[in-house]
Amino acid sequence: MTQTDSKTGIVIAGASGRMGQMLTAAVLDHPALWLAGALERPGHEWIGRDLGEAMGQGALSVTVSDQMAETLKGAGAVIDFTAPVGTRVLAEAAAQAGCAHIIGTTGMTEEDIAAVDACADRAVIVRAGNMSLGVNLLMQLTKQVAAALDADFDIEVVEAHHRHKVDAPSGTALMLGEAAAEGRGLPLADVYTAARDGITGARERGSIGFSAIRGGDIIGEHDVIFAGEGERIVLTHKASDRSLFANGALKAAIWAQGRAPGHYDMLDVLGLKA
Ligand SMILES: NC(=O)C1=CN([C@@H]2O[C@H](COP(=O)(O)OP(=O)(O)OC[C@H]3O[C@@H](n4cnc5c(N)ncnc54)[C@H](OP(=O)(O)O)[C@@H]3O)[C@@H](O)[C@H]2O)C=CC1
Ligand SMILES: O=C(O)C1=N[C@H](C(=O)O)C[C@H](O)C1
Repeated sequence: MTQTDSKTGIVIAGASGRMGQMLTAAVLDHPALWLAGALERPGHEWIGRDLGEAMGQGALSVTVSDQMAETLKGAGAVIDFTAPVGTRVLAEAAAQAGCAHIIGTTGMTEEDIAAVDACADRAVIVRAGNMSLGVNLLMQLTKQVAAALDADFDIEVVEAHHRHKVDAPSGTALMLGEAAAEGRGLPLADVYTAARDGITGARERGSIGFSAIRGGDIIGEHDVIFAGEGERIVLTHKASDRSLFANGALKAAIWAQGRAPGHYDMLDVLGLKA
């Protein structure tokens, strides 16, 4: 499929996924974007099929492919909400194609992130565990509250997601934990406390705890709790529609056009960097 006007071509990776299908719909609706391609991993049953038909809609004249280099050629950005292994491979392909890489994938290890970062000298990479405006604002609020309160206030991050989610804590919970730790002037790794079970002993002063709930169709809910003696502050975000993540990703893809190579996040895109 080709487009001759000034619209930006977008390739969707993981096109059959919950977010992949949401992103496809959002690109098709966007006046400044066109759907340049769709990727799935080798062996996926959608490979070779028309994307629209595979989605159970009318034909879109976009064939789902596993050929990254060919699919990315001429595209402005690839939007990638897949899995860490796929994201690592795609980062190299996007850098080679000169195409921006918008990454929503969570569950990435430090090694995965380093591998992706190694491509940021040649490509614009925007990576965020949550692409919504609300969560990115909540990060700033979390940092501010954590900086204002001392360790008499215990910080706990609680998240809830649908039964299909494979990683915990969520990417968003980790972003919020990072923001809280930054507010306290500490690396998160020094204060991170994973989900508790059994005789854990009393809570360690200054630690940041994480708990995850999985069930049903919960799209994504996050609380940052600051629990003191006699009072408690709770900062909350509830997502009620996945389109807010897709719209954030599209905003990032447009923002990335013409940018210098580097690793950016949604605070850069939304102009929220302090
Ligand atoms: N940053 C944000 O704002 C948000 C991030 N997410 C994150 O996005 C990711 C996807 O979520 P969701 O759409 O719900 O998940 P789905 O499982 O519905 O979709 C994932 C897609 O990626 C594909 N995929 C899986 N592994 C690989 C691989 N190794 N290489 C290439 N493609 C692969 C899957 O294909 P197959 O069917 O073959 O497995 C599927 O098409 C998760 O990490 C999630 O946490 C989700 C929402 C918002
Ligand atoms: O897997 C999901 O669904 C979501 N994942 C992201 C995360 O890990 O925080 C963002 C959102 O909460 C939905």
